[in-house]
Amino acid sequence: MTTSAAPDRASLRKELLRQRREFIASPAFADAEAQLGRSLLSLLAQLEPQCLGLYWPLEGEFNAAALLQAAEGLEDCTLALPFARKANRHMDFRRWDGQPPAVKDECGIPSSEGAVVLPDVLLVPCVGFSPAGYRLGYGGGYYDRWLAAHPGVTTVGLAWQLGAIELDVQPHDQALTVILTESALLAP
Ligand SMILES: Nc1nc2c(c(=O)[nH]1)N(C=O)[C@@H](CNc1ccc(C(=O)N[C@@H](CCC(=O)O)C(=O)O)cc1)CN2
Ligand SMILES: Nc1ncnc2c1ncn2[C@@H]1O[C@H](COP(=O)(O)OP(=O)(O)OP(=O)(O)O)[C@@H](O)[C@H]1O
Repeated sequence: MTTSAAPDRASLRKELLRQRREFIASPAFADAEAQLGRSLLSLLAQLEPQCLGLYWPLEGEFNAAALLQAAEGLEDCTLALPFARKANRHMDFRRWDGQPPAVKDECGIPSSEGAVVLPDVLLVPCVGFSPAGYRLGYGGGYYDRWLAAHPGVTTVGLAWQLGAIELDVQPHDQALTVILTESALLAP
């Protein structure tokens, strides 16, 4: 038998999504959610974003939208949601007024009808992450493309600790500035 190579990204993603579904149904989840929420608010108080890009959560992702709709101290901060287009896997960010989204993007994810804006801080949902600050997402490459086109934006990966993995870095992968989980702050 040959020594096993690192599992490919599709298998890793599938396994981590399975573990995430289990985790969100477990008794430990409510505490993890509250803990990650506190850490995120405290980090944002330091970063003082002018325009914060977030995301409408898919199953098992941290619900930053609910947290930030209700947060104090962000009155002067513009919020923005991604709008993804399948052609060229293009994504931009649209100003969001915090109201329930009335539109969906081409991936079927709730978004906003607001004007396109450029976030200075971006919350990035992670299926997995590596200690070096690299991310495994849903596999569309949307965030990698956006980050390659917008260097200099501060990126905060949001993940559950179960997503900690080793990742073989690929040329298109963009390292995140910080990764937050329910029990760790990673700033590689
Ligand atoms: N909440 C949230 N919004 C986000 C992302 C995310 O990870 N989380 N994205 C992060 O990139 C972008 C959307 N990325 C996506 C990437 C792949 C699929 C996907 O594979 N969907 C179907 C297959 C569809 C197809 O192949 O045409 C699937 O899940 O089976 C969906 C969204 C932008 N918005
Ligand atoms: N800057 C880029 N330009 C062109 N193609 C890219 C770029 N970044 C990523 N890709 C391509 O997108 C595909 C998906 O990449 P990857 O598996 O890293 O996605 P992901 O980060 O998990 O996805 P997502 O950001 O949508 O959650 C790969 O085939 C990759 O080659």
